[in-house]
Amino acid sequence: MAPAPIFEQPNVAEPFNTHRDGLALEATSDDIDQVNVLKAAMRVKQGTATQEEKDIYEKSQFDAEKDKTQFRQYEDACDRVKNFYREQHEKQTVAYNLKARNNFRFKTRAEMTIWEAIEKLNTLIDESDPDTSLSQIEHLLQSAEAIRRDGKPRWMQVVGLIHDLGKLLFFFDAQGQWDVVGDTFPVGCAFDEKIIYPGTFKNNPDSNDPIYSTKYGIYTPGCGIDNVMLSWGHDEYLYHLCKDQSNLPEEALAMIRYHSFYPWHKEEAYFWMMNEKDVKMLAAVRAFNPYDLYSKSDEVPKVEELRPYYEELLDEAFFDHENGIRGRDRKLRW
Ligand SMILES: O[C@H]1[C@H](O)[C@@H](O)[C@H](O)[C@@H](O)[C@H]1O
Ligand SMILES: [Fe+2]
Ligand SMILES: [Fe+2]
Repeated sequence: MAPAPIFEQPNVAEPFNTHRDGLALEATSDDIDQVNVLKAAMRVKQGTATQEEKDIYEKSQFDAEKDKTQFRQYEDACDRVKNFYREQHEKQTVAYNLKARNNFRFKTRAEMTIWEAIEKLNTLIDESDPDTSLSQIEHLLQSAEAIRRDGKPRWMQVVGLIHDLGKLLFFFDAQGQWDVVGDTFPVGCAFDEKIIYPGTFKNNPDSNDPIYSTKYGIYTPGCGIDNVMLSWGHDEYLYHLCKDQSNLPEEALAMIRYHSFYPWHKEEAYFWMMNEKDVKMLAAVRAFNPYDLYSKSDEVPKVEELRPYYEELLDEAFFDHENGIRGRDRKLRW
């Protein structure tokens, strides 16, 4: 029997490809290997691994491809980046996060289509990013184009196109860039040494809190990353918007929500939080990451030439079933 479609197919010429690559509905053997490695890593770090899982994990460490070192060189980064993280690491507290989430829920800041959002975002220069000299629109299109070039599914191309649109927060009610951009990390438990510039957390009031400063803090091991409060910013904001207003599948939502959570998806910190679902979501987030990072050096995309292609993808991803409005025309609530 054919697998069920990921989401209802809107009435457009070519439906979204339901094959999820690396995350297949009908998983390939590579997908299964990848998930097994991540599952083994989780169990090793949680101290519950069998001997077989320990062996799988060790082998994977040995096989791991060398990092592409020209990106994310924070030690050599300019003062702009260092100052950004010092401020962010001092100000992202549990109290602030509760307030930001509350504020988000009860407000619509603007009504805009995706393309209007892309154009509006373009004036932002991201203070946390040591790598890109491109504008935001160019970065979004570059990521999407790299995903498309590799023949990945249409919904993943959409993720490439929109994944940083949450940075629009900066133009609404952000307090600066520190609550919009940069890598994310959990609040409510101890800050891990694997976060970049870990020394800068010492002036965060939560570092002296008797509960928040403990390893597990307000969480329990295996609670699942969906139940953890990550520092507030563009990932979390856009995730909620897409969860409520798009037809994107679960893996797409995870890519959006966790793409900046490098301490987890790259450094393998906080594995104690993971549950079974997170193993699959981690595979998805890792499948997306190279397109976010390593496409930053590709050639500059021609925006107006590419627009018609992506508008068709948006028609599906944001098709408004209730009112029969094409995704490209839909005024989303931001
Ligand atoms: O500086 C970058 C940038 O802000 C990205 O949009 C974010 O996803 C990364 O995690 C961060 O390191
Ligand atoms: Fe981002
Ligand atoms: Fe990005």
